[in-house]
Order: sequence, then structure tokens, then C-alpha cells
Amino acid sequence: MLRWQTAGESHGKALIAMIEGVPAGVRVCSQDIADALARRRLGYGRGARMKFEQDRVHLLTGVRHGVTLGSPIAIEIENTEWPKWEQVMSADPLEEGIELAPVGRNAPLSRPRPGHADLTGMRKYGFDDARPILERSSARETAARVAVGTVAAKLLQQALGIVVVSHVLTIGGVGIDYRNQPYRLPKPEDVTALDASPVRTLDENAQDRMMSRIDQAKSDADTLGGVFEVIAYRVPAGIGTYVESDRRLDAALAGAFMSIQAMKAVEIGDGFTEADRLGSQAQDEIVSTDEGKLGRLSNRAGGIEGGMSDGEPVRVRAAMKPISSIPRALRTVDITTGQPATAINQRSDSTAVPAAAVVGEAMMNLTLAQYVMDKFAGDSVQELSSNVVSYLQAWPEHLQ
Ligand SMILES: Cc1cc2nc3c(=O)[nH]c(=O)nc-3n(C[C@H](O)[C@H](O)[C@H](O)COP(=O)(O)O)c2cc1C
Ligand SMILES: C=C(O[C@@H]1CC(C(=O)O)=C[C@@H](OP(=O)(O)O)[C@H]1O)C(=O)O
Repeated sequence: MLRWQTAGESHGKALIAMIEGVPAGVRVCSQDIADALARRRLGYGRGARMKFEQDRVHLLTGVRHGVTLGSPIAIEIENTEWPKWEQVMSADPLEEGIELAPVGRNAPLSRPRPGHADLTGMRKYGFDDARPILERSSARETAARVAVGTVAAKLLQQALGIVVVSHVLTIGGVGIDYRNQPYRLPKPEDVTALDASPVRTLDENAQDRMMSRIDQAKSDADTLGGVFEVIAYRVPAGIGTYVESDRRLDAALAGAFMSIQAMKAVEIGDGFTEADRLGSQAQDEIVSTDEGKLGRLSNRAGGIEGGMSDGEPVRVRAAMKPISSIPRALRTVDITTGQPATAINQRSDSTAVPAAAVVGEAMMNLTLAQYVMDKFAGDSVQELSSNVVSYLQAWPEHLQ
């Protein structure tokens, strides 16, 4: 069984991520994780913090000389802005010798922001201050997911050749008309080539329109959401199952993507568009290819049928709501007085869809790694790979 967990507050000393159940023999180093974190920080429309907050990575346990040991892997991502925050966020000021500011300087944030966990979190956990709530509900936590997602990605690549990529479809309602255009599956290298581009979208014209839309929102003191897609190539058929509802791959992926902060809808393959099609048009017909292998004429189902991967690329899309903190006054209530107030106004991203897409890759990698380990098992990469090979070789040639 592969499991993972994250810990850490947005302005705390560090984020911590742990992943357990990774077989021995996966090659991974701090630089791989640092590279993935750098991709998550990029993207047109990200706010000021992403320019100065560096993600300093330490691979603490479970890896020796760049190779996993089979033991739990712990990763630390230092918050480089910690010296500015230790007064506010220190876990144990006495132990750390930190002198707290006089009462009043770090006044409670008593005006919860709509669109965030603030109000319900304060009521639920019994705080009159939004700080303890917003620190953990912040999407800063997604850096830790990307860290463990990198380990999962290396496992999937090295044992099965699985490659996961992502690209942006729309921002603020503009971009690629994916609902009306017939879907053309991109080649993985065409998607990875987008890494240095500002929005990481496959259509340059759409990218220009999205960037203008972001500029416009910024000058209107507003924010934007959007839709991104994550694709996993070379997933063998038969990951997940129809036999029990809680073991379906599509259900697990939907939950995993929905767990990313600010996601409001998830679709597998053509998802919502499928609902409007005729039955005859909502199919991926099965054919025998020239090489005598099985193939499909399309990828509308997103590579999953009956809760199982069907051997075609697995596609998941997620819709992100606009960033909740907008640079203008929003109505709220001061919870200490119950009187009307304006919400605390934090600096924020104008949009974070390109970054969220990288987090989506992490969730795809982590979910597939869990399902792959459940199905094939193995204490070493060699054992896992040979289990995969013997599973596939058991099929008659024309079903490969
Ligand atoms: C990568 C990423 C970056 C985000 N950046 C911000 C931000 O700068 N400001 C903000 O208000 N919300 C930001 N969010 C969204 C909030 O964390 C999210 O809206 C909030 O947690 C409430 O959403 P929920 O109701 O879906 O949990 C970001 C989300 C992601 C995935
Ligand atoms: C720090 C990150 O994203 C943050 C997510 C976030 C939120 O409310 O979710 C709010 C912003 O943080 P701050 O309020 O400190 O400016 C973003 O910068 C990150 O992605 O690493």
C-alpha cells in the first residue's frame, strides 16, 4: 500500500511531506523535486510571493545516494521567508528564544474572507482569529503534494514508462474552445515543450488571449479561474476495478483532483460534453491496428471504462474557481462584534490555473502510483516491473 501525507502552514518554518510504500530502487534526487516545485511556482498571473518565496528542498529520509530504500521518504520544503514570520508563526517561541511583540501588534484577523475556509474554520476550531485557519487552508500546501508527487512520478516512469503531463485549456472563460472542437490527443513531448511558456497552453493564439484576459482582470482589481487537463500516457489496461465502488479509478481521480484547493468540478475524458452527445457519438470504438494490437478510434472516455484504465491515455480535467482574495473590499462580519465589516485584504495571485495544473499532475501521479502498487505490488522496482510484464504477457498476442 502506498500512502502519503503533508504537514505545514503557509507561513510556517517549513512544509513536510511523507510518502510510504515506494519500492526500493527508484532513482530520485532533491533536484528533481526542486525542478517540479519551480514549475508549480511559474505561470502568468501569479502574485508577488511566488517571486520571493524560494522552495528550498531537503530530502531527509528513505533515499540513499539518489536511490529509494523502500523505507518512508520524508521531504522538507523550507519557507525561505521564515525570518519575517517567526514572530507570528513560531510553534514554540520560548524554545526558539523568540520575544513576542506586545499585545496588539499581531492583532487577531477577526474579519473572515468570503470564499475561504476562514469563517467556518473559526467557528469549527474555536478561534477568534482567521490566522490559524488560513495558514493551513492556503494552497501553499500544494508545494508539499508536488514534492511527493515527484517521487510517485519517478516510480511510475521507471517501473512502467508512464508519463504525466498537463496543459491549460481556458482562463477566465477564454482560450481553447474544447467543448466544441473535436478532441485531438497531444503528443507528450508537445506538452512538455510548453514548460517555459507563460500559460502552458497548446494554442499560441489562445495563450495571447488568456494573457490579455489576465492583464485586464488585474487592472480591474479582479481575479480569474479556468480549466486545465492532465494526461497520463502508457497506463496499462486494468488499473482500478468495477467490482467495488470504492476501488474505481475514475472515482479516485475525481476525489484526488477535487481535493486541490479551489477546484469546483472534475471531468474524466470529455466529461460534461459527453452528456450532450448521442450515444453513437459518445464511444471509443475498438479496432485492431496494423501491428495486430488493440486500439481505439478516439479518447472520449478519457482512458477509463468500467472504473478501470482501458489502455488508452487517462485524461482528467478540473475547473478552478477564480482566486477568492480579490484586491478590493468585500463584505463580511467582524466576528468579535458581529458588526458589518470589510474582509481582510491579502495580496494574492490574479490567477493560478497554470500552477494548479502542475498540482493536478501530482495528484494524477500519486493516485496512479497507489493503484499501481495495489495491483502489482513489489518491494523493489525490479519486482514491480516483472509483475507488470508477467501480467501483460499472460494476454494472448491479439489482446496486447
Ligand atoms: C496553486 C494555487 C494557488 C492559489 N493562490 C491563491 C491566492 O493567492 N489567493 C487566494 O485567495 N486563493 C488562492 N488559491 C485558492 C485558495 O486556496 C482557495 O480558494 C481556498 O482554499 C478556498 O477554496 P475551496 O473552497 O475550494 O477550498 C490558490 C489555489 C491554488 C490551487
Ligand atoms: C504560497 C503559495 O500560494 C499562496 C496561496 C494562497 C492561498 O490563499 O491559497 C495565497 C497566497 O499566499 P500569501 O497570502 O502569503 O500571499 C499565495 O501566494 C504557493 O503556492 O506556494
